[in-house]
Amino acid sequence: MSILKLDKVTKRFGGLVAVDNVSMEIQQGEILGLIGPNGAGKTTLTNLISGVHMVSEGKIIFDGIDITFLPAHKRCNLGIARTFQIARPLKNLTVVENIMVGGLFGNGEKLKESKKSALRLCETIGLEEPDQTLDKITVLDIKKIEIARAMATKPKILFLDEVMSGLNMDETREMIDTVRKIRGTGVTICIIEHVMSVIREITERVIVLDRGTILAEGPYSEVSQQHNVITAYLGEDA
Ligand SMILES: Nc1ncnc2c1ncn2[C@@H]1O[C@H](COP(=O)(O)OP(=O)(O)OP(=O)(O)O)[C@@H](O)[C@H]1O
Repeated sequence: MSILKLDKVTKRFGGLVAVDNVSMEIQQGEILGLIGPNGAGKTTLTNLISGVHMVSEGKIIFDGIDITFLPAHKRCNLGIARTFQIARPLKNLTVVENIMVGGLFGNGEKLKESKKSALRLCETIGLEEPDQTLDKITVLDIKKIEIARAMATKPKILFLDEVMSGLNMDETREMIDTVRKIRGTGVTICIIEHVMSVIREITERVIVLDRGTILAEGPYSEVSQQHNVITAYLGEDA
């Protein structure tokens, strides 16, 4: 069953077509990889789905509801959450307070309730010092906070935009486990990632974007062998 459906979605920025007539579906409960070379339109697509940008053309259906013209906060209320490529944690707040922001503003929770669920998320996501301030925090923990804040809005679908970048091998392993744990709670996941070993390991299916259009779709093991995909990544001489 599909939880999200894009029907002929196009986004233009002036003369530039960042997303060009894209139709795709995300299935309930899957981990989908959204991959493609720099500038392919992956983040723009996420922005269109989460309501950061409005489509120029086309339709977006989430959980049976037409969300094409809904503002971002309403999409969040319906169960769409995302992380941002550049995490911007609130430096003056503690770990748990940063996460509470998601519950308070994204899910309409009261203070006590939001603290309780934020602490629970710290446990699930592996943030061991919830009362820590952010001055000595690691890159991994900043990324985990970003994910936990998105999770605090109680999403049905979570978009992860390059959460593995800047992590070493051990941290990447830990992050893969975290993503699996989140999926284990019933959340559908769409992961944008340049680290192909992660995509190979974690996804059931990938969609390859190139210059705003879908180039290929299927299991990573198959798609990564396709000539047009290799060419898109490596150029005509590949
Ligand atoms: N707000 C904007 N205004 C104008 N052009 C934009 C805007 N956002 C994205 N673009 C352009 O749209 C195209 C797609 O960009 P996008 O960031 O979606 O690609 P991407 O696949 O996420 O790339 P990367 O992997 O480098 O993050 C690029 O040419 C980019 O310059």
